[in-house]
Amino acid sequence: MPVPEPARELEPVPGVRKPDPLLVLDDVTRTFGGLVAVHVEHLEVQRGTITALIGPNGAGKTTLFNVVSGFDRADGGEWSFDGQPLSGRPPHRIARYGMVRTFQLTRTPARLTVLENMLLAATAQRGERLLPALLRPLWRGQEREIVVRADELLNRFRLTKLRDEYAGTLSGGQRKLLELARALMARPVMLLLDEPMAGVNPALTQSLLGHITALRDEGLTVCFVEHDMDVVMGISDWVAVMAGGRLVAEGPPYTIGRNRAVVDAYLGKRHDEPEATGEET
Ligand SMILES: Nc1ncnc2c1ncn2[C@@H]1O[C@H](COP(=O)(O)OP(=O)(O)OP(=O)(O)O)[C@@H](O)[C@H]1O
Repeated sequence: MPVPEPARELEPVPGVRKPDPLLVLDDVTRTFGGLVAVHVEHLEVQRGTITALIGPNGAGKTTLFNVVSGFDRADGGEWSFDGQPLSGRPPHRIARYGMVRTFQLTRTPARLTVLENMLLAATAQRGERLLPALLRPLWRGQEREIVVRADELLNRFRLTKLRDEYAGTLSGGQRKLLELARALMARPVMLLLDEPMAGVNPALTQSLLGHITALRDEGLTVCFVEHDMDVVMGISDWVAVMAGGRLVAEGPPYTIGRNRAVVDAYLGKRHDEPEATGEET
């Protein structure tokens, strides 16, 4: 896959300024008791790219997603989306600005059908309560548009035949597809995907990868957390690396594996060696 031009020209150092950043983080901090789970001094996500967020277990990746998407509070710092300050806003407001996230463990209620899950996503992203929205007649006005949108997405993700099945009967991979389809109900500008391929069989992983790159090609910005380096190398335009809550490296995928800070983050830094600088060796 071609690396977008800007990625080739950027210096691969943590916090590097991007030519057209969509999401910008400054000093974003989250602590739990005495533990600094996240302290990202500066991070920009370039519009229209797929950015992988990688790092060892406990690096703070999910916590960062939680904070930025409004599902958890920050202890400090600011972040903006397309120039709009988002700090302190609730998830449905953030979704309305165009940034939608998915979760490591899918949040598809098992006792709702696939279609109902889609409708629920639309209402949740608008900040509405579920029951009144679902019980209202669906054949009028806005609701009808939502059903049309849901059916288009189910078709795109090859889930149409499961439309009226309970979500609880879906395989893990099908639930991941449904989660992605649900995230798209709000016509987002940016997706934050937390381990979208985890626990998915190889065939469905390929399908998910195809969907994610297609979304990027249509103009969406995607940031995803992933542990599988083949996946990261295969679809990312840019890779950001966290360790101990901090951003320790970023760069195009082909430079990341050779980056000293990344190797230290994954293998554990030897104390007899000088501090990693984030520069390539
Ligand atoms: N609600 C919480 N209460 C206390 N500590 C937490 C909480 N959530 C996360 N942490 C801690 O914050 C740190 C970062 O966790 P986080 O889940 O963000 O890491 P991660 O990089 O997503 O890890 P993984 O790759 O294993 O999902 C860890 O030390 C974790 O134990």
